[in-house]
Amino acid sequence: MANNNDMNHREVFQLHIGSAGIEIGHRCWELYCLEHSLTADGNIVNGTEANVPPKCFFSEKKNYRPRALFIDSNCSTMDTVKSSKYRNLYSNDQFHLLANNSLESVLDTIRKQIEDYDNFDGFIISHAMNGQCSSFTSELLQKFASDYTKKTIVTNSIFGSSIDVSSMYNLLELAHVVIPMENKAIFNLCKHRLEIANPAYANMNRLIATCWSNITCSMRFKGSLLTDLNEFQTALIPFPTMKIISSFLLPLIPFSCSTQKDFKSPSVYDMCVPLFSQAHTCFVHQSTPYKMLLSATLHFRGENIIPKEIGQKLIIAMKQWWRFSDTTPTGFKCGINYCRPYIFDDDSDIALTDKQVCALVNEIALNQSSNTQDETAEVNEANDFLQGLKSNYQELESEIINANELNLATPFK
Ligand SMILES: Nc1nc2c(ncn2[C@@H]2O[C@H](COP(=O)(O)OP(=O)(O)OP(=O)(O)O)[C@@H](O)[C@H]2O)c(=O)[nH]1
Repeated sequence: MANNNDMNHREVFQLHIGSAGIEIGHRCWELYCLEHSLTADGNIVNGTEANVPPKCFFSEKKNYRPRALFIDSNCSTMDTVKSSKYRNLYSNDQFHLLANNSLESVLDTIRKQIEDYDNFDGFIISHAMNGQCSSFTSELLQKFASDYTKKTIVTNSIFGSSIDVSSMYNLLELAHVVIPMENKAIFNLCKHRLEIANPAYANMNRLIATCWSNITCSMRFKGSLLTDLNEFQTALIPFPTMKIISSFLLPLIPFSCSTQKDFKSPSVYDMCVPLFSQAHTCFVHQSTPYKMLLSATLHFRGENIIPKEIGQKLIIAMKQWWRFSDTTPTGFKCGINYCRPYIFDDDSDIALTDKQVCALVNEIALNQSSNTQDETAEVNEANDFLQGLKSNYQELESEIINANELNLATPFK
């Protein structure tokens, strides 16, 4: 099991682009404030002075400020954030309205924001794949590739109903780790697991933010595994092109259950079982019940997690459902963070439990289908790249099947 006693002091800059990126980003910061005992205007809640918010995500001036920039082509979503309870958490220069020649001015703003960073680690970018800002995001990524060659770029990419081949190509070429979340999958998790009758973006964004709170937990609290952005690559990416990571969050228990008198948080094993037996991914891109994996991390979080609970029984269940390739150098990692889970103060959809697990998984099934009619040279090149990537994943799939002598017609017990 990985172990890292040092807190991460490497600054991460977060970009929230377009309506989806901004809404999700804002929700994430709301949760981070709760977790780090910060008031809505970025001051430390009285009596919690010992909990200094982590340097990697917050800068300290008069108050603590998120290291973040919100970018959009119109002001409506940014105005919602600016008029919310959290309006004083951000300063005006953290909002950027795109206009003509905006790319250079955005790059300038980013440069100014990060110029005094001691140990800049890289970017986390939350954005939708099919919004009006997607071509801007592509151009920005291209600039990052030349201006920030040594920095890690991790994306939280929201997928709608269709995928633009060129943006996908660009994303895969330029980002180091892509964590896609499909709106349809998130909607289904809200509806069927959290029992929300008509999930709205607000519900979906809270779930996405909770997932990101877990993904980044060990960057912000002393913990093991995924303690800085670079570790996402080393723990999860076996080959440079294979960087699409599925995310899972458990337990997904409706909030109403936690108000019942006999409510008890599930054990580590019970919490993990749905990972193997049900569709819990935030990114649905395969129909097979088998998981063929290149790498996986199980990221546990909670004050009372006993390492030996993550023991043999769990590993056996996991091996039964998830197959790993012997020849890929990544495999399976497991880490514990002893920070308890948090839920949103208002309108939580999810029950507060004493532990959570977030799985990040690099799977072999890749289904980048696109319905584009456009046949420009650029799109053809992008299509060729995606086809190449698909066959790389397929080759590894057959390798894993052969290595495990799997018969796909045999159902698991
Ligand atoms: N999960 C989630 N998805 C959203 C949200 N808002 C929009 N989307 C999805 O994001 C995609 C559009 O991206 P946006 O970020 O809204 O696009 P934009 O670049 O701001 O462009 P416009 O909103 O058209 O100005 C669509 O697939 C929407 O379904 C949100 O708050 N949460």
